Amino acid sequence: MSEPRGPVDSSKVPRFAGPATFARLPRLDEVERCDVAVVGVPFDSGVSYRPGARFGPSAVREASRLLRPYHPGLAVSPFAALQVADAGDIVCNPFDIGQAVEMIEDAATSLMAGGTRLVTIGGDHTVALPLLRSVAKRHGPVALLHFDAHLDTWDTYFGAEYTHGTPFRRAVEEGVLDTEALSHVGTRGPLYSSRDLDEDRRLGFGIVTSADVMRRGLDETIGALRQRIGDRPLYVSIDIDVLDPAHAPGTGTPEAGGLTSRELLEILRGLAGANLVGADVVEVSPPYDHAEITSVAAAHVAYDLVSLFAIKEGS
Ligand SMILES: N=C(N)NCCCC(=O)O
Ligand SMILES: [Zn+2]
Ligand SMILES: [Zn+2]
Repeated sequence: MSEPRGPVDSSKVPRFAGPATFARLPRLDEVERCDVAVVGVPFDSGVSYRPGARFGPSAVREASRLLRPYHPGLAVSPFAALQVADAGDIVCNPFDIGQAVEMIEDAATSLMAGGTRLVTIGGDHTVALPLLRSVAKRHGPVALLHFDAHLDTWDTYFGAEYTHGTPFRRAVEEGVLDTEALSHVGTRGPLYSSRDLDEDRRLGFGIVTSADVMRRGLDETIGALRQRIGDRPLYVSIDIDVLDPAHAPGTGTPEAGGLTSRELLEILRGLAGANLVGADVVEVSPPYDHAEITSVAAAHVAYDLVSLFAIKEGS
């Protein structure tokens, strides 16, 4: 098999030159095979508060220009271990949420047809539902690690079923999740009522709050999460608002008291060797960002997700 085609060499071509692909990787149409595709979903018609996540994919690509090819924390060169490419953006209808959800599912399913894994950059959290559907078509119901300030298991908003606050309720109803292995991490902030928690528990979720992470520490947190996941096929969905607004101001529904980017990255590194089958990073809203704080964090999170695939499949 041919050697993977890696990113543009930033010691030869300045990293600020040329159009942005994720981590300066080749585009999908420039490679013969693709193990992991980074794909954008510029969709934010499902938000309940601040918009702008439709600009997330391009901002994360811009913020990813400084990523380098070796990951010392995981001791892996992800772009040498696997062929990673930028698959561009999935085209989806900004005026019809139901149709957008179908378009995302179809596009993700065809990208994954040859065994390519996806790391998706959103877009608001609505996009997780069609992505989970396409992953479940291939792997059956998957374990879920959901990093978020919010539960996102609400039933409807204004009667709408597909919104950024409801994807995981729909996913459980549709049977695309393995209800023995569902965890929210980083949960915090006011709820509508205590019933939100009762209903979430009834759906099968366990909750590790933001305060739990701080009180228990990272090793205990990682150990408990890994025990729940076991060797099941795992999908990781990361709403960037899991980070404290100090670490991710550029998002639609910020909540005080969140994780630091260091904590999030360390928890992700603790997943090395898990049976990862798909992942997303969502809710980056560049119009509310400052100095690329949020998109830099999201770029590093996406890089860690690609690196987890490299550890699992690249050796
Ligand atoms: N950011 C996401 N995904 N969901 C937040 C929904 C919270 C709300 O509007 O009540
Ligand atoms: Zn959220
Ligand atoms: Zn969310």
